[in-house]
Amino acid sequence: MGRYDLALIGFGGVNRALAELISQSGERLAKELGFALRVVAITDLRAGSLVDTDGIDLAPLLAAGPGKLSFAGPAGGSADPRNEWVIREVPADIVVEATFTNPTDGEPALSHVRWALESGKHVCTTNKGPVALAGRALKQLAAERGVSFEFEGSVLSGTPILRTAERMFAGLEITGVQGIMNGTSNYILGRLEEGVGLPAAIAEAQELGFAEADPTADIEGHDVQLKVMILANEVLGADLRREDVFCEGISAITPDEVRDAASKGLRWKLVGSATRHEDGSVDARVAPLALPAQHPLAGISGPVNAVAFHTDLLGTVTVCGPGAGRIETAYALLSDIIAIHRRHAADDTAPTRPVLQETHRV
Ligand SMILES: NC(=O)C1=CN([C@@H]2O[C@H](COP(=O)(O)OP(=O)(O)OC[C@H]3O[C@@H](n4cnc5c(N)ncnc54)[C@H](O)[C@@H]3O)[C@@H](O)[C@H]2O)C=CC1
Ligand SMILES: N[C@@H](CC=O)C(=O)O
Repeated sequence: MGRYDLALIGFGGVNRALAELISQSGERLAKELGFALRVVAITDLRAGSLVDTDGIDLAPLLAAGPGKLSFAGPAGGSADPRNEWVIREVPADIVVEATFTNPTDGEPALSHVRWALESGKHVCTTNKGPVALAGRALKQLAAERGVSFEFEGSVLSGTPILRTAERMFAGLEITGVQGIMNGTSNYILGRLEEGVGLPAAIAEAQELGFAEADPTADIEGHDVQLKVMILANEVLGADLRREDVFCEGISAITPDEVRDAASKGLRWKLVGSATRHEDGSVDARVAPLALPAQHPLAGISGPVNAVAFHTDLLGTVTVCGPGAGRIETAYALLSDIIAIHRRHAADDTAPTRPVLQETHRV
């Protein structure tokens, strides 16, 4: 049985949930998937870095509360997040990037991904910044280095929307996408309908692990803007920049408007869409819409998201599922690792190593 050694960059909700999955279900997964997973490095802005090429014992780290973790003490640990050194030098097979999404320039996650690919390591990420703002260049770099760059969790969390479109829609012409792509704003709109105030609804979404570190990106639509760019670029063959995508969030909608609309059978939703025209150009936008109850997106509630694909042969096909959540998004990373395994397992140059191979502390 082979094994993949992982370097986790960022140790917040999502990467901790992945570590929990490996720690609690690693043996079952290994039996089912045919490969083992081991974490050999973790870096985090607040906790510092920790490296053990024999495999980090995850249980004690997970027992410490998220805000209480420090890697300054243990052997192989340091108070600084030595991201570049860890990514380039620690002998990991896969770098798992789950730091904050930066909608402006994608940094520092963009550099994290680049360093990993340049070092010949596979990357999987839930971070929307690098994918939306530099996805094409990063895929090119990955191809040049013979490694994979996977990012299923960047749109609709663990719901496999990108792979569904790539693998199941072959032969269809997709002319547009429209959807609810932000769990936090959808959750908040539902709570406003129920009479909860905006600050309290935001705090709930943060507590539940749906919101961005800075929830402005959720409320003002920037998160959906990045997701629309990713979908348009991946599915419609576009090459959109952020300024190409009109963006308005939900901050101007008052609780009274939400409740008033509900009393008339309308539901406010933050909708992202992209349409391809006959000349090949793609228009994309993000804006709140008051949808009538019979609209397919009107019934999508809470952190659930949905994307409708408009196709030539099937008409509209809608994919619906969790759009946010720590565990759900960790599953997206697992699905990326499985995709890496399936793509490279038959390849002799693939870095998956026999479980018993000796490794050395760096
Ligand atoms: N939580 C969710 O439901 C989903 C999250 N995502 C994306 O996944 C990523 C991670 O999300 P969460 O874990 O929920 O966020 P989080 O805010 O809980 O965790 C991010 C972690 O990254 C660390 N970090 C930030 N900058 C860093 C740096 N320069 N070097 C090292 N560590 C750094 C922070 O200290 C924090 O522990 C984000 O980009 C988010 O947009 C994507 C889909 C769903
Ligand atoms: N904050 C985002 C997380 C997933 O991308 C959301 O709420 O959808």
